[in-house]
Amino acid sequence: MTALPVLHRLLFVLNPISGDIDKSSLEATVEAFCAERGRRAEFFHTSGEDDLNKLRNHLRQHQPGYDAVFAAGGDGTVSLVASALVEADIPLGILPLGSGNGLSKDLGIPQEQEAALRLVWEHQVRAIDTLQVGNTFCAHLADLGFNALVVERFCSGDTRGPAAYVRIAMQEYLSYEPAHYRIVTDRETYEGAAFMVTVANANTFGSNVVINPDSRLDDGEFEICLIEPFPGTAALGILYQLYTEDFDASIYTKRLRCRQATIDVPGQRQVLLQIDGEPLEMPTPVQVTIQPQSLRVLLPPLA
Ligand SMILES: Nc1ncnc2c1ncn2[C@@H]1O[C@H](COP(=O)(O)OP(=O)(O)OP(=O)(O)O)[C@@H](O)[C@H]1O
Repeated sequence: MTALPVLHRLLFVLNPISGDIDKSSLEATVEAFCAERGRRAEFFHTSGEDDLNKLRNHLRQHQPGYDAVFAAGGDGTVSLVASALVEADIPLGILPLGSGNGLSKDLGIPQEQEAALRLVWEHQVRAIDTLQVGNTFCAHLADLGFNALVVERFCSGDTRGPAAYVRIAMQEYLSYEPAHYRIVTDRETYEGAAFMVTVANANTFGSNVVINPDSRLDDGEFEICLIEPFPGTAALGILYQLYTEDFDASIYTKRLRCRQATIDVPGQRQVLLQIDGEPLEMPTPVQVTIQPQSLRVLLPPLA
């Protein structure tokens, strides 16, 4: 960890819809908070359309640049901002204002707004790994298989929150057929059916479910966590655990630790993934690589 010079000029990237949270007074609150401490706050509002290119252009046009950029939203917003900052080499701050806020929880960032804002002037900086999944940046988690389908259904529906995930998972499970995967890493090969395949740079999944307890965000490695097919009698318990609590004890999980991997789904030219909570289709095989310590993040200071 290294100390950071004072952050004077800050950009806040606001997602107006994340977490179904009313943000009508957020801008004024942040502006006043920063002004009281001699910081200058500027704002960029996401639109849901081509935000990555718009943010990249904004960062290019505002030179000399920002001392830090805060993502004010959920995991999708954090991933968007992180993707732009990796190239610009600017530290990332997070105001967790989404439904899941997985990466901010893994990083120990306060979930309460005022405490998270304190990172503007009291912080330390840690460089964390990021992932490249196919042609897409990933800060936290990606997966193929069952959960990618659930995320896709969740994003196209109009109900949010953990209860909606559990409901969609139960509905989709009844007709779900696990796919066959061939996964070649720099250390081993796995071939077989899997219910889902999670590419994890971190520990938790969704809202607090520890899927990958041994990983660290700066160890230069990632894990592929497989849930192998399980009998119908175990389904209710497994799905409930997966979307609500600690999943690690399951006898149906397997982990491959690696630096790079190729994930193939033989017989399929395209595969559905979710990357940091956003569903998308990608050609197979999918290459996954780690970019060691490629993103600087603002964290609470050491006690
Ligand atoms: N102005 C906007 N109008 C509609 N959609 C938007 C807008 N800005 C961003 N989005 C969409 O918001 C989504 C990202 O939301 P985000 O992940 O930050 O919040 P969340 O889904 O509520 O939380 P979490 O991912 O933590 O569960 C993206 O799909 C993005 O396209």
